[in-house]
Amino acid sequence: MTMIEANNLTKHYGDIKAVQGIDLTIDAGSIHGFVGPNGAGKSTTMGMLVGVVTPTVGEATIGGDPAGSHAALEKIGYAPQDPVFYNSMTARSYLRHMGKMSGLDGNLSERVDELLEWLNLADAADQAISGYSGGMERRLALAQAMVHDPELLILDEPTAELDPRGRASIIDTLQNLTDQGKTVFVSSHVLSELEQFIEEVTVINDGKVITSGSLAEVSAGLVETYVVESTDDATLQNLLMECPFVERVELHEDSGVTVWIDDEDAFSTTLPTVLSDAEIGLQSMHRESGLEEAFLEMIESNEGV
Ligand SMILES: Nc1ncnc2c1ncn2[C@@H]1O[C@H](COP(=O)(O)OP(=O)(O)OP(=O)(O)O)[C@@H](O)[C@H]1O
Repeated sequence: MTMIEANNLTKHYGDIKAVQGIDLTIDAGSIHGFVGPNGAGKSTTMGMLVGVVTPTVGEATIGGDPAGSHAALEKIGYAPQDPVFYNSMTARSYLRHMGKMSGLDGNLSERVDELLEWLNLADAADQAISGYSGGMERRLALAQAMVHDPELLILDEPTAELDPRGRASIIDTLQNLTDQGKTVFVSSHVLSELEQFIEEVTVINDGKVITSGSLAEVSAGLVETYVVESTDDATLQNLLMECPFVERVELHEDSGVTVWIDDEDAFSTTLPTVLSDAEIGLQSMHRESGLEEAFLEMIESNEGV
């Protein structure tokens, strides 16, 4: 079943072409990353899916219902990039309020307790939100999005501006959501933050989709580099050049080789065999540039397309 379907979604603000004809098909139960640099059009696209931004052209459906309709809204939990809270409220009273607005009453207290516990806010549940750190606010935004137990979570940069600990905590929560069978559409301008738990990714820039597919498909064409030092670098260079996933190998003047690869899994499973078959000893190995750098290069090479 398709959870999000967008056809030619377009939004112009005067002369600014924020989103320029985006198509999306996102299956129910999938975890889909929406990645692009600042100003790429991620928030505007999400706003159109949630129904808070009216498209200039194009349309979207959520679980078959038109974006913005009551039926679509019931399916969505949305955490915007800059959530606005009633700062004098406590997290508990805020979540109860949001739950009531979503039409919950019966076991609302239980639901709120469950969310506070799950998002690690139970100890601060009765403190005013005004005293919350950025990480706590992000977790509260997630709790608010989940209060009515929606099928689909649309999360706009949930890890932005957090320190590594705050980011790890949110990523842990998102990983947890994937186990609950929710559909998650989550944006970030940093691919590496999402790569640990997303299955599919759409990359956008300048309001247009650059590429979309499984994480493996999208990253398959991206080239990473490793530096390997061995007991016989010259022989290793020749052997690696024979491997289909190796684009280039450069022998260093002092010691070691730099290897350009387009399939990290194939490289890490093949290298030990190459070394042992040729009786070459591995002295050291490190990744010199990874997916993130390759991803940025891909975006730059598509700039202005
Ligand atoms: N209400 C608005 N009025 C005018 N221009 C807007 C408005 N909202 C967004 N834009 C412009 O549309 C473009 C896309 O913005 P958007 O916020 O969707 O990008 P983004 O990918 O979410 O960026 P970021 O990662 O910085 O949040 C930008 O050039 C932005 O300045």
